[in-house]
Amino acid sequence: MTHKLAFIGFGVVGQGLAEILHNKRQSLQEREGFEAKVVAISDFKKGSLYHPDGLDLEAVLDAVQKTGSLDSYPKTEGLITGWDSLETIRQSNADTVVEVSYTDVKTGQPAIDHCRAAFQSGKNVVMTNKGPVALAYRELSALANEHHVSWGFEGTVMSGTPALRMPKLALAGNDITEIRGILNGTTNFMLMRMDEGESYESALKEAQKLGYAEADPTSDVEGLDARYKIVILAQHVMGMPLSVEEVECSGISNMTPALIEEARMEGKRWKLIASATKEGGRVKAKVAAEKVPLDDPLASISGALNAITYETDLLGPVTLSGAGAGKTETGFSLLIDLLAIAKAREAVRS
Ligand SMILES: NC(=O)C1=CN([C@@H]2O[C@H](COP(=O)(O)OP(=O)(O)OC[C@H]3O[C@@H](n4cnc5c(N)ncnc54)[C@H](OP(=O)(O)O)[C@@H]3O)[C@@H](O)[C@H]2O)C=CC1
Ligand SMILES: N[C@@H](CC=O)C(=O)O
Repeated sequence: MTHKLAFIGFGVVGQGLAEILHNKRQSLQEREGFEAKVVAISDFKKGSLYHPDGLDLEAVLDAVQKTGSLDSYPKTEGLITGWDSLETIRQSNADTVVEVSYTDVKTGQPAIDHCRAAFQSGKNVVMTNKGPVALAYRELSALANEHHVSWGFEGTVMSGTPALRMPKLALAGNDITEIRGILNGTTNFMLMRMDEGESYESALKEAQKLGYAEADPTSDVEGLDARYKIVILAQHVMGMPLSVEEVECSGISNMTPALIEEARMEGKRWKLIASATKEGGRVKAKVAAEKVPLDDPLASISGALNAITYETDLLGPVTLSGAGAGKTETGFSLLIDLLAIAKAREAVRS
């Protein structure tokens, strides 16, 4: 059975997934029995395409990577252009919406409305946009259930590293009492570069060039992105209500070479740490830069890598580390969600 996909947003991550689907088409079909067809793409500035029989992914990627726009995509019979995000979600024949537009750290919009429209039209959503999960988790989970569709968001925390699936599936049965980790790739990369002597500004520019940073990197450097992620973990992994406003938050925008040197003299390294701890039936959560001793496993997590430790009652501390950002790494997170949906659908059919 072929899975029909509609992309909302076609930046770094959207193109990352499109490249994986194109480059691994045969092996996904042979090894996983998974076949996907991209029927629609709707992007703010790059334009939009819809063909009910599917788009030619090679031509799509060629157009966008050579010209920065979808306008030069061949105008084949039946092709519709110009649909905005909501028209694409409601009117296309996609089974699943791939929501990879900007994360808005104030309102979560328009992505929350994208999810509502998709679920109400009977479409699954897979997304890396953190806004809807951090701000509307309960409402959207209930709406997806009501419409018997799936909602995947593995890539909202630690890109393709299974920071959500691993505790939900492999640690099921444990009480997770504390979560602590490095959850933002951009700032971890910047702190590494600053430790090597680079300036704050040039380290940020490099992280942006590598596709790690948010469209507005204030979210990364002020800790807002990590704050969204710890809220997602508290709600989805710990099963505890936690709002963004309840998380005390600061970032690395005041980091200076003098502070970096001070940590070095103490045998420590700065890391932006996010944590959530269960205390008396509630969760206390925080995001802040900390000086971590060099013998702490988190001190050796470098570049855009992330790491997370789950304190469990049955197994003790369990630590997972891996990519926290990046085009292919985050594109892969969407693939895991799509494969899970495909497998669940197969299970229902058989
Ligand atoms: N990059 C990474 O490593 C990771 C990113 N994420 C999340 O994934 C999402 C995508 O990230 P990334 O690809 O890097 O971001 P980009 O900024 O590269 O891409 C986002 C794309 O979405 C488009 N867009 C924004 N709003 C709309 C809208 N309302 N309708 C249609 N298109 C829209 C933008 O259009 P245009 O620019 O043309 O205006 C842009 O092309 C973000 O929410 C981010 O937080 C999560 C994990 C890791
Ligand atoms: N900007 C984010 C991207 C992934 O969520 C980060 O740097 O971690």
